[in-house]
Amino acid sequence: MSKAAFPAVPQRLGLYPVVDSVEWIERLLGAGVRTIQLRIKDKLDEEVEDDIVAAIKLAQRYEARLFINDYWRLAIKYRAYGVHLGQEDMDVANLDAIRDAGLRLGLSTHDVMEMERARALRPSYIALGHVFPTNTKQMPSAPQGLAQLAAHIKKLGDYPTVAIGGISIDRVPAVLATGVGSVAVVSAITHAADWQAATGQLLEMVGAGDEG
Ligand SMILES: Cc1ncc(COP(=O)(O)OP(=O)(O)O)c(N)n1
Ligand SMILES: Cc1ncsc1CCOP(=O)(O)O
Ligand SMILES: [Mg+2]
Repeated sequence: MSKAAFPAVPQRLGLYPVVDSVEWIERLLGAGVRTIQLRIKDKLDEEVEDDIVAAIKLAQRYEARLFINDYWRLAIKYRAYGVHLGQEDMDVANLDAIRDAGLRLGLSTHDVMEMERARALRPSYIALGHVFPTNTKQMPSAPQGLAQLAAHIKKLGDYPTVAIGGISIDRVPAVLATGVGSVAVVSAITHAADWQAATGQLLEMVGAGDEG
């Protein structure tokens, strides 16, 4: 018998900021964001534990969907809404433990092969990237571009999807036109001259995600 799928998320997760501190989580939840990721890189579990606990508490207070990037054990321990994992993480993380704990799972993909590999695991959402060149993360592959993003979305039907990578405010309308359910951004918010204005504009364009 096949394993149960990971718990469902709303088909449209809406604006999805990816940030590296509890301060950003607090600011953005206060600004109306309802899907968010804590992405702290290359630290030991004990170095990030307090931040993860604080972020989860904030998300609970705001009834928001908080995904923890990478630190899946801590996400399980403190009952985060979900975990986001990359292709390499998939091979080493205990996906059964994540599913058995009832956490949602998002997976990164960069091409058709990775998308099909991810889909076979029946995660809660599939992230597709990087769509455009990005300065935030060094990427080993080329940007997928809008045409490929649109083709992936079409293939995935009504599966919850997230687009990420180089998405500036001016590119959002074209990204949304592909039918993607969520737009993940880092620098469009954290490097904006006025993050509140940028967040407000992005929420207006993308929405905060469906309820449920
Ligand atoms: C929504 C979303 N999509 C993709 C990524 C990238 O995750 P990953 O491949 O694990 O790389 P790192 O973020 O860990 O460097 C993401 N974080 N969020
Ligand atoms: C974490 C990550 N994974 C793929 S692209 C990316 C960074 C996206 O950042 P930005 O929105 O600043 O391009
Ligand atoms: Mg990761």
